[in-house]
Amino acid sequence: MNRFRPYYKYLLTVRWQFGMGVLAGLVYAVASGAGLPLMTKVVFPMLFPDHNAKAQKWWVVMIQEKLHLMEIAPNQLLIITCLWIPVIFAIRALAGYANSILIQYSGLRVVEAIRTDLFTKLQYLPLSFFKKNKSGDLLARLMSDTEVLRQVIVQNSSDLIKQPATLLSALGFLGYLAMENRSIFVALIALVTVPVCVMVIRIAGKRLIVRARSLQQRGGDLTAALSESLQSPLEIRAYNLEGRQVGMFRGRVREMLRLTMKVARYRQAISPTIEVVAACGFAAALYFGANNGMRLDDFITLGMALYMSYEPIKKLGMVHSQLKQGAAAAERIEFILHEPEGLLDPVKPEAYTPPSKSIRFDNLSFAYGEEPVLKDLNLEIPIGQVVALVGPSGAGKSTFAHLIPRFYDPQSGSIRFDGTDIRGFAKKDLRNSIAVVPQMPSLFLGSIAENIRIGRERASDEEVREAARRANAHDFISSLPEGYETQVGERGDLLSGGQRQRIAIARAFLKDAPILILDEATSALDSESEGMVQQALAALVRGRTTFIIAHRYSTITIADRILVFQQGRIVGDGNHETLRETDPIYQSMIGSQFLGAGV
Ligand SMILES: Nc1ncnc2c1ncn2[C@@H]1O[C@H](COP(=O)(O)OP(=O)(O)OP(=O)(O)O)[C@@H](O)[C@H]1O
Repeated sequence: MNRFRPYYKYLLTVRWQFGMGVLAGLVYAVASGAGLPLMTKVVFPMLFPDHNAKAQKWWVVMIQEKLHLMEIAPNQLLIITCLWIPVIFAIRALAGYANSILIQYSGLRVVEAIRTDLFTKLQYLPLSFFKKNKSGDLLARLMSDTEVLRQVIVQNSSDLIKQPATLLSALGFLGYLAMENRSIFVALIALVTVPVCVMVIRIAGKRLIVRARSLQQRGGDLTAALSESLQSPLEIRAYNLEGRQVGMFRGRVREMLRLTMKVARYRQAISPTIEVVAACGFAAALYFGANNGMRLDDFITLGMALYMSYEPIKKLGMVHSQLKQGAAAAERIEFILHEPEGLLDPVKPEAYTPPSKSIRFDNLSFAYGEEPVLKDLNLEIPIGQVVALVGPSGAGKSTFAHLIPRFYDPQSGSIRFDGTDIRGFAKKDLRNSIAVVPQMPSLFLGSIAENIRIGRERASDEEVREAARRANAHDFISSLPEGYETQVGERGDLLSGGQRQRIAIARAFLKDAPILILDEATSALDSESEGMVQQALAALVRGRTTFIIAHRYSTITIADRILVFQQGRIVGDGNHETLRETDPIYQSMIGSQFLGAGV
């Protein structure tokens, strides 16, 4: 249980329900572990009194005398005595029900809180985390592993409190019986089997966690494979990969089945093993009890109390095995929960105002791993300048642009807005003043209007339309049957690349941020769409400090300044005309594939 200690804090929000659930479990336990055996001890001798006066229990005689004094007729006594049975069972049933429901509710609230924490954590983790980890694997951790936790809680909620408490109360009752009847020896014989049972549980549990870990891991791989398949339908068809994908999937499913059966074999072995061990203990108790002249009614009571101890041990064995599986899921969840956040905000952020003079890059170096990607860059960009970043693939253009909104922090050097290091500002303030139009803009589930409104949540319908107009998107949106209310698919696949880009540009118009980062699409758009995008971009950059990762010649023409990147360094800096005249690298670049065939 210590394994789950970090999660106890989640119980605080449901402490009342949990507390009541525990209480109900205790009532159930006392009713089962002591109430039922006590029932056989009290009810049976009353119903079937021993006519041999000597053998009559002293308290049966006493109760009978008292009832006689109270003038209760024998058939009334019979009714009262018989009622004991349904009353005890009713108390037990009600308490058991309340316990299961309340503990299950508390457990589910805990899983809900863990899921939300996980999701929240994922929203704040740095971009590098998502580059390092496959989205399918993260999805599996978020959904499947929390689902395993949920199932563990649902399936065990009714046993988690009730069974240990029943065991304790039955053991307590056994102790009392042993003392009263001096049959301690008989009870002890039966109880030696308890440690054997516990041993069985522990051994099975240890083997189980190893298998459960691999099972969960393979489950993650399976989800990753699934999401990969769903994300790449085009490549799968284009390269005839259908058979390969199906084969891979079949292999993974088979492996899951193999591991699931391994887990099941260990888990299902626990209960029968405990039953056999318990039966041996019971038989031994029977043998010694009979040999020592134990009476039938005493033995029934003892038998009932023994049964009430073995039953919880058996159930606890199952609970233990499930908790092991839960622990394996918890490990995978903690991989995300314990990931350091990185890119923290300063304790006392500087008051933010967008830069009014310049953005300066001082001795800036950056590496994702060992290999430096940007090397000691020094430059100053006056506010309002439109800067195109050009250079071969992998030269470091995107990385450079991504340092400005602090998607990453440099290892050395700094970026300064009017002299202030941007790490001194709160990330939220900084990012509020930067609009980013990525190469492949993501559209969120929802309508086109909602997707544009991401730029500014409170924008009116008219402002959304105006932004779309400026982005050259209004006409195509209006021509759709449902216009701005058209629902876009998960990745916006219902829209063409150029249309998606224009929606992203409309978002940026709406955001109206003074700094702009544009990553131009490398893929070719049809010429009409391309013209529209170019026009929209030209309008968008006006009056904003802009960094465009440019892949097209036409884009360079709207830039005031061009930075030529090569292997993490800036090897050319100037306007188009000057560079074309003086910079051989730039000259070879505009003649080559990098900027398309627009020269
Ligand atoms: N998340 C990452 N982890 C490790 N290395 C990375 C990561 N992102 C980029 N790189 C590496 O950093 C270098 C620069 O990449 P970057 O994306 O900045 O280049 P780029 O000039 O924008 O290229 P492109 O025009 O193809 O987008 C490349 O060698 C790339 O492999």
